[in-house]
Amino acid sequence: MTERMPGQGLYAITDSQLLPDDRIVDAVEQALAGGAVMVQYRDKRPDDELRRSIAEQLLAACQRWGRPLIVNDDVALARQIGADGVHLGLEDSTPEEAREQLGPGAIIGVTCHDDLERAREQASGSADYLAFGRFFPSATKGSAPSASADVLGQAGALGLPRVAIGGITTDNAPSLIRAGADLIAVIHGLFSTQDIEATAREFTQLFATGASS
Ligand SMILES: Cc1ncc(COP(=O)(O)OP(=O)(O)O)c(N)n1
Ligand SMILES: Cc1ncsc1CCOP(=O)(O)O
Ligand SMILES: [Mg+2]
Repeated sequence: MTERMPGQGLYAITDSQLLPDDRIVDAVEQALAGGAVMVQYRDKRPDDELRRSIAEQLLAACQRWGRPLIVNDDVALARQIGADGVHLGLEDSTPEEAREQLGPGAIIGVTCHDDLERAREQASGSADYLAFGRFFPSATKGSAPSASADVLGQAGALGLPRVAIGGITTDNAPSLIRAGADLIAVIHGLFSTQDIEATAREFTQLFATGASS
């Protein structure tokens, strides 16, 4: 396993429709080269063997860059490959089950949408980061409940890293960073761009400049 949770930066999330299997590792390498601090393997397809093979390749890429690989939804896959952690939504395993399976060193992220009460409960449980959103219309998951940027500031008192997700681009990310997001989680706004490395670098620089523009 790589080190624990990064403090701030770009959280790159893969998408099997956007990134064909023969391009996904290269695309993630580009994101890492541009400064992505954490990667999530998100793949809803039912082929366990294929998903395991891709996840192993992504883990190797993340290890080359010393960055954590998080597996979406699938605690068993995270455990099988020795990933750094798992991301869980309301319909997935509980963070407590994941902690039991993955151990004390694993990074466990939870979806909170716009729900500060859920965030408070999760912060006193097994979560290592709290994810809020979607903040903008999302090409990947338009059906995700929407959230207002205020929730990021309100969640600051909970003491865990706050992840913002949903329709984020280099243009709209600064408002979320100013509102308190520690990590910006992006699919389309990163992996559908012509130059993934340059886009990742732009996201990364927003943190260095305090998103002042
Ligand atoms: C960083 C991050 N935040 C939120 C999600 C969404 O998780 P979930 O609500 O379980 O939805 P799916 O991604 O499983 O469709 C996420 N994956 N990552
Ligand atoms: C998985 C998920 N959960 C809330 S929005 C979203 C999709 C994020 O993808 P994009 O960055 O393309 O909007
Ligand atoms: Mg999920």
